[in-house]
Amino acid sequence: MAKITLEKMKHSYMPSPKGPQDYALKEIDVDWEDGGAYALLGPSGCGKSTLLNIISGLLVPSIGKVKFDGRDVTHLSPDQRNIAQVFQFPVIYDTMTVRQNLSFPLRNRGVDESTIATRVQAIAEMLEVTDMLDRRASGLSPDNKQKISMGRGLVRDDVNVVMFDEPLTVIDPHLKWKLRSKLKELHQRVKATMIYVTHDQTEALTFADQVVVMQDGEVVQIGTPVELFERPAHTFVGHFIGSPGMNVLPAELREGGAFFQGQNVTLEGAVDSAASGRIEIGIRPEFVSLGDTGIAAQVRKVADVGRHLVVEAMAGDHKIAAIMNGPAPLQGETVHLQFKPAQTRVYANGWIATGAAS
Ligand SMILES: Nc1ncnc2c1ncn2[C@@H]1O[C@H](COP(=O)(O)OP(=O)(O)OP(=O)(O)O)[C@@H](O)[C@H]1O
Repeated sequence: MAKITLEKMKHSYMPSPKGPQDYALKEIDVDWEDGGAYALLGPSGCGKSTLLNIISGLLVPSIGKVKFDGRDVTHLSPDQRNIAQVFQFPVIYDTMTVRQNLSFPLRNRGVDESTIATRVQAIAEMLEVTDMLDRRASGLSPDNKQKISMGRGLVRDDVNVVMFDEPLTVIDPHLKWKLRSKLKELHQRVKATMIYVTHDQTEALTFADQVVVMQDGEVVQIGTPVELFERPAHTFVGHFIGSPGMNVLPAELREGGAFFQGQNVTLEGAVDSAASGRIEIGIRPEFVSLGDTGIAAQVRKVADVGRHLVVEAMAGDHKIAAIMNGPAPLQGETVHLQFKPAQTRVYANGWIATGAAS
């Protein structure tokens, strides 16, 4: 396994790119530590596949370097990089048995038969497919075919990285959660460097120790699931992660404080003196509560989602979501919203601009 470094990397699909808008990947600098479980998360078109193809060697970046353990591999082919990939759709040989499919990547590298037998058995046990080993792959369900595809990606222990590209796309919704946690468990057992590409926050947050969030060709934050939830570095991360996402409200900076609709809002800490441009307050619905005083808002919707209520209220033209338990306010009722100060932050042009509470 290896540490993977993307150094000052940019990529454009255009022959002569002019400005940043012509780049599918704007300056990217990321270290993927040896043995880490990473998710690459972002909406469609943000550049995830481009990044993955650059790591795997299918694409050479316009600018910058890819390094495996410090060695420049930017111009090496996928074969020379020694990586494993699991794609959206199963890649297996229908005419072979499951055992032959799982053995294939090892046999191809000239591994001896007794090691093959041991590895295949171990992977089959981890994936709970031992009962299928001697069945022909053509007869398997799509879910099981994808499991075998994952097994083929994980069976070698000498690869630099295993990359998963939206691997649960074909999996039945009720089996998804099972495979998601299976993959996490597999990472803990095989300890390979893994990169899991997805646009689904639940998949990313379940699998990864570190989530790399991308937007519009840029990495906006790298952090643990808790860090991304608790302290989004950018309003995009706040929006994209969470259900519903973070409330982002227009604000004004005055007298060292932040004001929303003329009311002073207590923040987690001091606002950066350099903060300027578009000023917003970010507060997750989990940290908005009802009180006797606070921001007046009219309740528009109350949804009971089982574990809690999601209340949607309008403060003037601005929608504010609150997650709460307890008696539900009535639709149309005027309530007062309170923000938990330690979780209330200011963002300037999208980027966090308050110091963390000490
Ligand atoms: N072969 C290509 N030629 C030209 N432009 C491309 C090519 N592949 C991707 N792009 C563009 O590069 C940008 C990033 O696309 P990319 O496929 O990397 O995003 P993504 O996050 O993987 O999206 P998706 O989840 O939809 O695959 C998009 O604007 C896309 O239109």
